[in-house]
Amino acid sequence: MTNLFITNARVLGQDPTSIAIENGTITAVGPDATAPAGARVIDANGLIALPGLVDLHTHLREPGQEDAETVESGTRAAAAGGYTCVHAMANTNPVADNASVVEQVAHLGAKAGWVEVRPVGAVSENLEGKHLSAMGAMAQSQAHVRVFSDDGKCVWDPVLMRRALEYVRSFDGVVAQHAQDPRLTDGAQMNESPLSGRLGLAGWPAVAEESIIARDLQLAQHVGSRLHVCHLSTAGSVDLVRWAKKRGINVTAEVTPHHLYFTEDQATSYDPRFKVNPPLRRREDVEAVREGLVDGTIDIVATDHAPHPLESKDCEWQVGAFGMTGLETALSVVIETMVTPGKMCWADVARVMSSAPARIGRVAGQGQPIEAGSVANLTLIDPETRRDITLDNQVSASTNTPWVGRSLPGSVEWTIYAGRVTVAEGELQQGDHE
Ligand SMILES: NC(=O)N[C@@H](CC(=O)O)C(=O)O
Ligand SMILES: [Zn+2]
Ligand SMILES: [Zn+2]
Repeated sequence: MTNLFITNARVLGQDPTSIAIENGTITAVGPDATAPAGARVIDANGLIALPGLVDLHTHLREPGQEDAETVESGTRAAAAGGYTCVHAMANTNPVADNASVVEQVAHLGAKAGWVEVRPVGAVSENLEGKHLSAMGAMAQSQAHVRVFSDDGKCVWDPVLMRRALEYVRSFDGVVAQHAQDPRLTDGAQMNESPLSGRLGLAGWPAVAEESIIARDLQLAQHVGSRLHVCHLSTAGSVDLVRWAKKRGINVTAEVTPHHLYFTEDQATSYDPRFKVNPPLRRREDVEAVREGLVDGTIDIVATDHAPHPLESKDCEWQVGAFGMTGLETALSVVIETMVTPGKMCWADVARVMSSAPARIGRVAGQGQPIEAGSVANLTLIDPETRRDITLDNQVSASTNTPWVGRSLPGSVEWTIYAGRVTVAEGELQQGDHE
């Protein structure tokens, strides 16, 4: 591995400085730092340095749906988006509900070498919501699973949810809940509102999300466990989590870039690219999740990168699949919605997209501060450049991005994963990281 010397980098937006990296570790940060022996020099003039981004919620689709994404293609997209670690959701085929599947996913991630892949383990066998999965075996496996989720499906049975919460305590794990009451959302197609009535699409009421979150908060308090709320999307959900944190309940929450940006109005196009679970909500909800992210009620931004093959999206709204890709645009959306309007600074971005997700997932060596002694996981971004999102500049194997045809601020110029350059001057470095 080549030593690196980064000059003129604005660490978290501060004054330009130098960063020395030796054998994959940051050894010095400051204007007086000197180049390590044989170092490749990276001139970061005009670039902001952030810790490598960490996604707590990525669908990599392997095993089973390799036409939509593979561990290789999804992690390549992650590196392009400035990530150095992703958590791979368990709703694969076969489901990641046992040690051998999570070890396989972790192995594929290590082989690809683009980012650290942390597999998420299913809560229930085959995501059926009936029997607990082999949680302990996954936690103790080589994949060191700490995040458990039936994402895509809600752990609806309160007894099963209670048992899962109790179980993860013994290995400091967390249950990440996809909060969706299945009965209240039977056949649902978009947010329930006057608009869903007008469009003739079956409504998905906010209460379907909020009632599950309320129950889970009470359960987490009752058993004293760690709960994480996936892709929270309504003002009421923000209120519930705010209330729970005040009471000292051990809860964390995430919001997606798309819920920070889009409203339900996108459904008027009937373009299934905007069909997602949970659905895009009202303007008031978008305002509330932004506010929740600013005041710390919402801990992190997670992509919920959900690639789907063309045939699942190139169709009528009613039959289209739920989900949108997000790894390549997440940081830009956070800049657009939070940094540019002055609601967040770069240190906040580092917190919600790197250090906090690493802490929730209990990932050592990720999300560390940019200082001597930390693992060299970094992303260098040009905050000014705007880029046009088009169908042919997608790195993911799928193209179901809602940002196509739009322009977003910020470009990832360099990504450095454990001291290896995965993106250089905006280009993916095929092979260099191996
Ligand atoms: N978000 C989505 O709309 N879809 C996800 C599942 C999920 O995150 O619930 C998927 O796996 O496609
Ligand atoms: Zn989900
Ligand atoms: Zn998901």
